[in-house]
Amino acid sequence: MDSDSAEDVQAELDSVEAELEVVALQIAELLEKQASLTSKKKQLLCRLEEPCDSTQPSGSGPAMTKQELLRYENDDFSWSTELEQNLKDVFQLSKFRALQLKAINLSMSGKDLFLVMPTGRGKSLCYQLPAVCSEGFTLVVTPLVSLMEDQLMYLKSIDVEAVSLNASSSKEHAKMVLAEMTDAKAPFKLLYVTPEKIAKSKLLMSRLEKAYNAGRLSRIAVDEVHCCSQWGHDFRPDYKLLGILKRQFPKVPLLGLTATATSSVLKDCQKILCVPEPITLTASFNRTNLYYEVRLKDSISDDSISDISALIKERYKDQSGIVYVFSQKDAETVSADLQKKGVNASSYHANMNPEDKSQVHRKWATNKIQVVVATVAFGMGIDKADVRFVIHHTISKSIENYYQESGRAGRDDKPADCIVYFGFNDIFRISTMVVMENVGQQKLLTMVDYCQNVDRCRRSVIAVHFDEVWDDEGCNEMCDVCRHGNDYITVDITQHAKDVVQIVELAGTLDEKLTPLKVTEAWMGKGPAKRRKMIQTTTLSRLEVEAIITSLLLQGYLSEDFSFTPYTTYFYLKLGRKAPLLKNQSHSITMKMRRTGLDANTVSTTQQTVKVSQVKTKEGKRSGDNAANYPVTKKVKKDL
Ligand SMILES: Nc1ncnc2c1ncn2[C@H]1C[C@H](O)[C@@H](COP(=O)(O)OP(=O)(O)OP(=O)(O)O)O1
Ligand SMILES: [Mg+2]
Ligand SMILES: [Zn+2]
Repeated sequence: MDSDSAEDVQAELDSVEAELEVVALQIAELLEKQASLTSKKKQLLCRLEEPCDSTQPSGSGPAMTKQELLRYENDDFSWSTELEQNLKDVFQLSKFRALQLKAINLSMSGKDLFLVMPTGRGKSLCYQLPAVCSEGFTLVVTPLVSLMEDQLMYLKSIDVEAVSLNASSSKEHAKMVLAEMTDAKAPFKLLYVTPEKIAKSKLLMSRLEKAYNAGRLSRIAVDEVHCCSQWGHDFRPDYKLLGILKRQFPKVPLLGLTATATSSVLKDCQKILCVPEPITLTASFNRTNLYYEVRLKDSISDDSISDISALIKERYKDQSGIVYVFSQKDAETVSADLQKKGVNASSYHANMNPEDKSQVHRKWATNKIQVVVATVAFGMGIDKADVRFVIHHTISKSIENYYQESGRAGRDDKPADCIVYFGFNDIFRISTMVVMENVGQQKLLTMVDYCQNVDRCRRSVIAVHFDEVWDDEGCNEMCDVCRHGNDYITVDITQHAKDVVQIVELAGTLDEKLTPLKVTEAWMGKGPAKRRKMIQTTTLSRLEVEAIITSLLLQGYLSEDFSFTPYTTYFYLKLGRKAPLLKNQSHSITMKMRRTGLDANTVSTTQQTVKVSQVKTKEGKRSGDNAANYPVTKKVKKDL
């Protein structure tokens, strides 16, 4: 073989190898798709078998047929009259909400139960009412002392005796509680403890043992049960040790409660808590009274504060709400900025002293402050019924978090709004924060996907995370996509993707790392002249550029590349696992964008595929407001 032909063969070999690599990626992509379709098929089959009453139990319960479970919705149990009476007389409620009666009957029948119910729907009643109607007392494990205090205050106001044991209990108080646990005449019906107490106090465990033997431990409730699992979003190491309860007191029914657990998190909780065969009741996640909306935050001239203050002063005049922010510093600055614009706001974050925190909480609860500008520290246990808006100044770190935080709106079942401001730079601010968390990046991208999305009902994006099959008609135009957004086009961004990937690739060969901001600027032609000559720059607007880069990150053509120093974490972009697919001539990438504002001649159907560059040419140069062709509307009707 002469040297020329050896070179040819080598070149052909390289090309075949490159092609093989592409094929391998395509196979991986198809397998991924197959897995997702199989899972969807399974869900749909389940739905056919059990006509989708979303209040049907799901998960790994003992074999109990639908018929058997229906029985627990009845009111002909030996305790039914007493339940009904106490619901009205003690709790002053006229009727049960969905799933409450079923959960209570199951628990009263001695069944172990996981109850997944959206935040604010009334999970507490499902152990408080049985506690009042049972002999002895119910042990309630709660993650936060503040939650405990709120419940004790509430129970006191309705004359239900309850006590607590936590790190700040006095010695005398603890002694009294421990003594009363085995006293048949003891008045209390509920004993609240922190998981730390169960894990660390031998004395408490031995008193519980005595109470159990005396038949006084009637029920165990583990509130916020998802804290058991490190796959959940609020993992607490001490929850891992709660398996001791079911091992020591196997005959006592356990009730685990949570607003946000996926089925895999629940399986994990079941193992950790040593509950052999719990029944899982899942209420629909769908809060029909909440309107979901995403607004864009401009990364150059962020006017979200003006937008938020206008909303609060006009649409939400005299109404109560929360503005969630990213950091303690943001809580203070955003709160000060809103105050300057005449909004009655106060900040709230973990670093404030306890008196200040409870003062802000109290003033807000009594409507002396209209808005709390808070970090996620303003969280569990916030139970104000008439919150009319929850605005996120920065995206949450996951859909679960967003669902829980926004879910503090509209607990009185009246309409309320959940608005999130989505900014390109915020993605990376949060990314560097969650980098050390288990699947932190993956979860963040689910939130980004929620915001970037323009073609699916926002509820359907949330539904995926709660393993629900979603029918868009269930939204009733209570999200911005369903209300304004079905006028979208599918845009071919293949060439753009190639250009961006080339920029990142070039940086790699020059041993240079580019932040998302640098990639954006380079593509827009703002980098050094030398680089400009080597790459294809774009005339797209900044918002379009950011949307495309975000989409490439979500789709796996780009990925994150972290760099750690002792002081900070940097986020750079590198090529994603799908980048090699772009070498394949026939490979194309699309994304959905709004059609609003586009030249009507450019596209004739909502599903038609159009090249962004074509759209751009037709439209000519656009000025400041580019929202028209951007995936998320900023100019939303103010008349909601
Ligand atoms: N049947 C009912 N009818 C009317 N209001 C009810 C009923 N049951 C509960 N509530 C009210 C009482 C509370 O103010 C509110 C929220 O209840 P709560 O038990 O704190 O919610 P939760 O525990 O499900 O939410 P979270 O997940 O935030 O802890 O609902
Ligand atoms: Mg609760
Ligand atoms: Zn919708």
